Amino acid sequence: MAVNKVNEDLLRERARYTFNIEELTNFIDGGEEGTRNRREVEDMVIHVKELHDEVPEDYLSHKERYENAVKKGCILIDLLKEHVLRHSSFDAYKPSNMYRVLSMAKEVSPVLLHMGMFVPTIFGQASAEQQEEWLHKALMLEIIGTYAQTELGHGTFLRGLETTATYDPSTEEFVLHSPTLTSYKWWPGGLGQTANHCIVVAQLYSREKCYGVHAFLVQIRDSETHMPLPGIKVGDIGPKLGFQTANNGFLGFDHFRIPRKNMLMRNAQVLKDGRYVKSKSDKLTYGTMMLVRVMIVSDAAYELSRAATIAARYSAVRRQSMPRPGQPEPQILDYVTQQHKVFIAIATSHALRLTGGWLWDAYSSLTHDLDQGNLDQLPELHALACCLKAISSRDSNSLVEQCRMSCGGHGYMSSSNFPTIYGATAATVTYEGEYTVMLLQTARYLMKAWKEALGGIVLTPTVAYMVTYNKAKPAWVNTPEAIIQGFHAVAVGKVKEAADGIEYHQNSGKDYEDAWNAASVMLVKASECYCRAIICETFWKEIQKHSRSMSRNLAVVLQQLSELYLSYWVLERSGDFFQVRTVPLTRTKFEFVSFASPKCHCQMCTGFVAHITSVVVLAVQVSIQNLTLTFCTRKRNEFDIGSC
Ligand SMILES: CCCCC/C=C\C/C=C\C/C=C\CCCCC(=O)SCCNC(=O)CCNC(=O)[C@H](O)C(C)(C)COP(=O)(O)OP(=O)(O)OC[C@H]1O[C@@H](n2cnc3c(N)ncnc32)[C@H](O)[C@@H]1OP(=O)(O)O
Ligand SMILES: Cc1cc2nc3c(=O)[nH]c(=O)nc-3n(C[C@H](O)[C@H](O)[C@H](O)COP(=O)(O)OP(=O)(O)OC[C@H]3O[C@@H](n4cnc5c(N)ncnc54)[C@H](O)[C@@H]3O)c2cc1C
Repeated sequence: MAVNKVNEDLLRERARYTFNIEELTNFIDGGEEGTRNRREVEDMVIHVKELHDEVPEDYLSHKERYENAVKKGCILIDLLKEHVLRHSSFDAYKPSNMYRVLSMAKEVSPVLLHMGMFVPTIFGQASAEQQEEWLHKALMLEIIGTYAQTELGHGTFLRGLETTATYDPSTEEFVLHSPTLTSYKWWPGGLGQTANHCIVVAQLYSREKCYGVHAFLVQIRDSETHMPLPGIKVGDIGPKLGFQTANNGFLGFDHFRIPRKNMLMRNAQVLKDGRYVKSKSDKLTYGTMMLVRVMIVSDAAYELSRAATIAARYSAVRRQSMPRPGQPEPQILDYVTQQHKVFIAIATSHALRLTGGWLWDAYSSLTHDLDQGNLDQLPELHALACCLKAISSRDSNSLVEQCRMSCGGHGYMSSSNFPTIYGATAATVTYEGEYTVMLLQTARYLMKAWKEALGGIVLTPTVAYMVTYNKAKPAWVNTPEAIIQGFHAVAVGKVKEAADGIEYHQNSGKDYEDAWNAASVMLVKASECYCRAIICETFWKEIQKHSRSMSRNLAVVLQQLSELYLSYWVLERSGDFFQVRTVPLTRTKFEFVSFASPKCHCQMCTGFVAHITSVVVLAVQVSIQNLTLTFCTRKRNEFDIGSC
């Protein structure tokens, strides 16, 4: 049988790298132990023949595809359980660990929601006694759960959920009911045929009073027969854009009774006589969503890294066209346009991975604070989790599509794996908080921060520059730090523009809600810019931090990737950079001018495309006096740049 020979072009490209591959691998895995763990699991997986499809899953029926995914899910979960039990350091919920193992089966696992939301909700919202009863069963998959929050009529607006949980003190039970068609739970992964339990988010009623949405652990199928219990209507919601084996389902209750003790009572409680004990914050019910949003940042990076790897390899082996008659067809990797498509995907996968790790650390510190009853960091972390989840999933999904397109027709084949990766990342832009809604949540936080900044109040870390920016005029020199300061200036400008927009509409007679809505496009933009500034700054600082302990050759390459990322986004947002101007005064007042404004004296380099291999450090030089923004470029090596 012909031995698979590695493509010569690929071998030649691999022979050209200037840094230690194992060192980079360890860096990506979070250290040598991370690489060892990953390889151990991958070695286990790669040798399990049941995980390899004889027939492309696209040619299977929906039933066969689902059964195939269940079989693989069981195998992978056993590996995960064994590995978690054997390696305490392999923390299943650290970014990408759990998701990475489950995604080795290519098709989305019907137990993803069990691992991704059902178990974490028990961790985060069940009392100690309840964890005693359910956690081990869930971790060992003796019960299989999902997270049933979204309804046909409401996904974003949680306070509008219609499913009710009414306390009956005479029997010490909650009666779950779906009063309308729109109250049917719709979307929960695994609900179609897989889960026998679920976390149900419902409006809690006790003594005729509604206390808002709370979480309940509900058995919906018989543990022996797996048939729906009486009073339960459940099934599959049908075909989707992707995620075909996630087994998303619907669920309706007809006056279905559960014991009082099945209300998750870590935060709020209902006593036997029906008295309600309030939690420190009713937003703690939303805790699982924050965890998954934090995980999505790293998992979006992971999916993008897969797509970027496929595109980079294909670009090395694909030869096409003949720019010079009689010469061999060049590798498409040599086309600048190809590099412009692929290299930003590589840089972004690193940017999002490092930002995801930074966010995970912030989340871990918050959960420790919450255990101590300290909720101070909750608002900022919610704002961070919202915008980073939105931007990371959107960037990942659009760059996955860009990688697919960079592979021409072969990128359109299922065997390229792009369709599966695209389907998974497209879902993340919507689930766990829809893109726009998440950015508007962050905008709520930014509007408050702006008001405090104007009052000179010291702000939380990620918005502190809004005050310091007003005090110390930045000495902007020709460095990546200057670009990061530029992103801060753009973010402050957009926040101010949105705040002024709300004020303008209020002054013209609108109430706050209508003024907010009228300014909401600017509010979304302000959140995007705030988030971009965080990713740029975190990527750059993480690379600087890690560079000190890595070999120089690797540090140089990672530094170039971070500079590429910064310069790419300055070019993508050059209009915003030109709009920022500062006027010299005791308190620098950011005046955001429109392009049309005669006051703006921009000398703009237009239409210039950076040659991606040569990392162009593009710096913003602002001369405060005459408000001239001059973009100057400094080539890092001999490659030409387009033309200005
Ligand atoms: C690339 C592949 C990766 C895949 C794998 C990734 C991860 C692996 C794991 C598993 C998961 C796998 C698959 C996941 C499947 C998806 C599952 C789901 O989709 S579950 C359902 C998700 N649903 C949502 O996210 C709903 C979104 N809506 C909301 O969160 C809320 O309705 C709201 C938009 C935030 C508005 O809520 P509300 O109306 O109550 O609040 P406001 O009035 O706007 O604000 C009040 C106040 O509360 C603060 N706040 C709101 N939410 C939170 C929170 N979560 N935490 C903390 N604080 C919160 C808000 O800031 C306001 O504060 P203030 O301004 O001070 O008043
Ligand atoms: C693949 C997949 C898996 C899922 N898995 C689960 C699961 O396991 N469990 C679960 O509970 N849910 C799950 N969901 C549901 C998901 O959480 C919701 O789809 C998501 O929260 C969006 O809610 P929605 O569908 O009601 O959209 P809507 O909120 O109706 O959004 C529709 C449009 O309205 C806009 N909009 C809504 N509110 C506002 C506002 N206040 N201001 C401005 N614009 C607004 C949105 O921006 C969007 O453009 C899943 C969804 C998908 C796609």
